[in-house]
Amino acid sequence: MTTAVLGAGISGLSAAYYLLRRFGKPLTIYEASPRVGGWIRTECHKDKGFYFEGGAHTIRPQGVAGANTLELVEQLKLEVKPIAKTHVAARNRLLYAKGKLCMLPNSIGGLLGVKEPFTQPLYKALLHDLRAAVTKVKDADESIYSFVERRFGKELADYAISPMICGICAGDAREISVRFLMEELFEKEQKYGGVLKGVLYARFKAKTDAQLGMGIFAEQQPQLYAKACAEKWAMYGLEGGLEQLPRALRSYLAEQRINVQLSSRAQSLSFDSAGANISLRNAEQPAGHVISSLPAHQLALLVRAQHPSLAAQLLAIPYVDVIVINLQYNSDKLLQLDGFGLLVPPVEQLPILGIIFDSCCFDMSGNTVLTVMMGGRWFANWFAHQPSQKELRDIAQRYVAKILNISEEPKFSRVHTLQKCIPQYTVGHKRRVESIRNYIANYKLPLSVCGAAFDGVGINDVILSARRQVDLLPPQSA
Ligand SMILES: C=Cc1c2[nH]c(c1C)Cc1[nH]c(c(CCC(=O)O)c1C)Cc1[nH]c(c(C)c1CCC(=O)O)Cc1[nH]c(c(C)c1C=C)C2
Repeated sequence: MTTAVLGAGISGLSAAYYLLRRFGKPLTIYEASPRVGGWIRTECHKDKGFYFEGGAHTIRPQGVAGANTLELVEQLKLEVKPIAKTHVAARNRLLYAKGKLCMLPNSIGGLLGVKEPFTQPLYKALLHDLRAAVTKVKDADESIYSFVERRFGKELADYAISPMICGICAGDAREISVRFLMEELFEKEQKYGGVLKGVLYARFKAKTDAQLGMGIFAEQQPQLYAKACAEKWAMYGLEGGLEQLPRALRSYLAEQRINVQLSSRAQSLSFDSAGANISLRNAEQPAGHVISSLPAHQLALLVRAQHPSLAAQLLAIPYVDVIVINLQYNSDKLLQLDGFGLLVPPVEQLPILGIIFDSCCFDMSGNTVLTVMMGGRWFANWFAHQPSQKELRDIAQRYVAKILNISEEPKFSRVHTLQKCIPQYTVGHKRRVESIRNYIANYKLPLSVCGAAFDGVGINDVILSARRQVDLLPPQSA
C-alpha cells in the first residue's frame, strides 16, 4: 500500500525525499494549495536583478541540522550563495531601542565597555551568572525570559534575548520555553549551578560525532558541510532564492515519478486495522502509513472525529501571524549602514518587529531591498482591525523613514500576511510533543508527525525532523 505525505512545504517534500530513498515507491503527497514550498516563497524580478523572500531569508550551515540541509542541497545540485562570518551581514546586528539604532557587540572586546542600549558593560551580566543562586525549576521548564533574567539580569532579557526570539519565531520570550533555544545552557545551569560553570566544564569533555548527532551520515560528513566549515560560512542563500530548494525537491520527485497532488486538501484522516484513510473532497485514499508535515492545528482538524484527545493536544500548540513587507528602491546608496538588519525589542512597544537588509546580505544589482516584519505575538494588539495592504505598507514605510532615513517611495513592494505561520514553543512544549508522539505510539496509529510544530521552526530543523521520522519507521512500514 502507498505511503502518504500530507503537505508539500519543505518538510513534507523532504519527508517524501527520504521515504523514497529508504523505501522506494509507492508514495503520494497531498498538498492543499496549488503550489509547493509552503511559507518559502521567492518572487524573482530577474530583469531588475533583485528578488523578494516572503518567508525565511537565509539558512545556517552549523551543526548536524545544518550539515543535513547542506547534504540535501548538494544532492539536488543547487548553487549556494555563502555569507562568510567576516561579512558585514554576519557581523553586524542592530537593535532599534530607546529611539536609536544600536550596534550589538560582535567581539569579546565589546563586552568590556558600556554599549547602548545597555547601561552596564556586558561582562557584568556574566558575573551575575557566576554569583546568582540556582533555582531548581518546577517541571524542568520555564520561559526563556525568566531564565535569562535569573542568570544574566533584566537588561539582557529585554534587549538581547527578547529581540532574538522575535527574529526566530516572532514570539514573546516571556512565553517561549527555555528549551526552545537554550536547552543545553538551562540543563548546565540546573546541573552545575551556573551557565558559565557548566559551559566551562563541558569544554573539557570532547564530544564524539555520535554525541553531536552526526551519526546520521552513513560514511562521512557531507562535502558541502566540510566546505562551509573550512570557508567559515555564517549562513547562505541559494541562487534564485530559497524557493529553489522546494522546487528542486519537487523536480527530483517528479523525475522519480512520485505523485505530488496539488490542490488536494485532506478533509479528514482516520485509521483502522488496515492502515489509514485520507478523505479528500471527491475521494477516499487508503495508505499504509501517513507522514503529516501539516501545521499542528490543521492536523488536529483532520483527526478530531476519531481522536479528539490527540486533536486537543495538537491544538495546544499556538501559532502567530506575521506580516512580511518587501520593499525595493532603485538606488543602492540609500542604506547608510551595513548589516543583516535590525530588530525592535518588544519593550519598545512598536508595531514593527524588525527589518532585514536583503541587499546587504546578497547582491541585488544596484537595488536596495528591505523586508519589514510586523505582527507575530503582538499581531492582535496592532492589526486586529484588519488594515488594508496600503495601510500596512504605509506603517512599514513610516518606520523605514524614521529608523533608516529612507523616505522615498519604493519602486516596487509586496505585502503578505502569513496566517498562523510560526508555531510557538511555549513553556511545556517539549512535554506536549512527547505526549502527542506517545499517544500515536500507544494507539499504534500508522502516523508520524514532522514539521515546524514539533522539532524546531527553522528550515534545517524541519528537514532533519522529516529525515528522523522516516529513519524511525520500522523496515516493513511502507
Ligand atoms: C516569516 C518570518 C520569520 C521569522 N523567523 C523565521 C521566519 C521564517 C524563521 C527563522 N529566522 C531565523 C531563524 C533562526 C535559525 C535559522 O534557521 O536561521 C529562524 C528559525 C533567523 C533570523 N531571522 C531574522 C533574524 C533577526 C534572525 C535571528 C538571528 C540572526 O540575527 O541571524 C529576521 C526576522 N525573522 C522574523 C522577524 C520578525 C525578523 C526580523 C527582522 C520572524
